[in-house]
Amino acid sequence: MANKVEGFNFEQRHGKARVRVARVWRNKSDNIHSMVEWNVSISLLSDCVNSYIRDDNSDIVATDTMKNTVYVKAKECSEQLSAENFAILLARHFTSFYKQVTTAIVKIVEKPWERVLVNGQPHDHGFKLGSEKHTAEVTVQKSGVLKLTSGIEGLSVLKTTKSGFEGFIRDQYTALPETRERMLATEVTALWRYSYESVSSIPRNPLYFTERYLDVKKSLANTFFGPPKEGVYSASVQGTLFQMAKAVLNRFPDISSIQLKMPNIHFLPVNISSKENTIVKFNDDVFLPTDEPHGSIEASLSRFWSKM
Ligand SMILES: O=c1[nH]c(=O)c2[nH]c(=O)[nH]c2[nH]1
Repeated sequence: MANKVEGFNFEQRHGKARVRVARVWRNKSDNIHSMVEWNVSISLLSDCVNSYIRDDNSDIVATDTMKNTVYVKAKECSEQLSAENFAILLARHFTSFYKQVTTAIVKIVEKPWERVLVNGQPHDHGFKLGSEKHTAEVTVQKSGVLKLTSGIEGLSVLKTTKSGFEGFIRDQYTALPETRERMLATEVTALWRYSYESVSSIPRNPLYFTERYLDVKKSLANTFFGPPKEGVYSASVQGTLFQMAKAVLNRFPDISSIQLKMPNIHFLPVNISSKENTIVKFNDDVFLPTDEPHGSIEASLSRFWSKM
């Protein structure tokens, strides 16, 4: 929210961050439970400049009220829905309920609770924590104009072969040997934008974006790994990142752009020798796993004419 104030440009927003909520749905007919755990952050662009400059709070939606609204709306959701749909529902509430609010930005990080298998059978009410997280962020304007992005955080993947790095610049600072055989490991952060531009145009199925998330994740992982037996050769993290981004845009017509961050997490060859003899000679078998330093490789790919 931008204003001219006392001869300055002034921009402000306020909200509540990290509101944690879990919602359980109990299916009456078969007694199978579903659940989600969400961490919700809300930010409102609203006309409340007087609170900043005149000690007049009469236009403020209290952030405590925003927090309560998360629980009220979670209670009202009698059917399971995606994090995206819950974010849109909240954002629409704030922009339609309060005349002062022109735009609402809602971000949700979903904790990866997954139904457990016991003796190979899906448990009716048992869940365990997975690893990577589903994120959703929506910006909704009073008019209904919408910007929707979803993402994955912390998708750790590794392959023990079918990766190399050759032909890079060599100069007096270069020590890295060229190789066609190395480990490749990364922790993928992905962020993609959907092409829906108004709240009225999003798909009706309340779990549509949950299914899309799972399909995008599968598409990213399958492209990273290649087929189960032969795999696929990676000439660089850069090349693999591009293939992964392209697979998503080629497969999902309602995704208009995708950003990928893929740190190159190094597994260093172990060679140990004393003055007299070799103690451990590296033969693509023993590695030193590292966290830092790591390569940092990121890129975004979008369709022509799309917004990021
Ligand atoms: O896939 C890679 N990309 C790089 O840019 C790079 N740089 C480096 O030292 N190793 C690698 N590997």
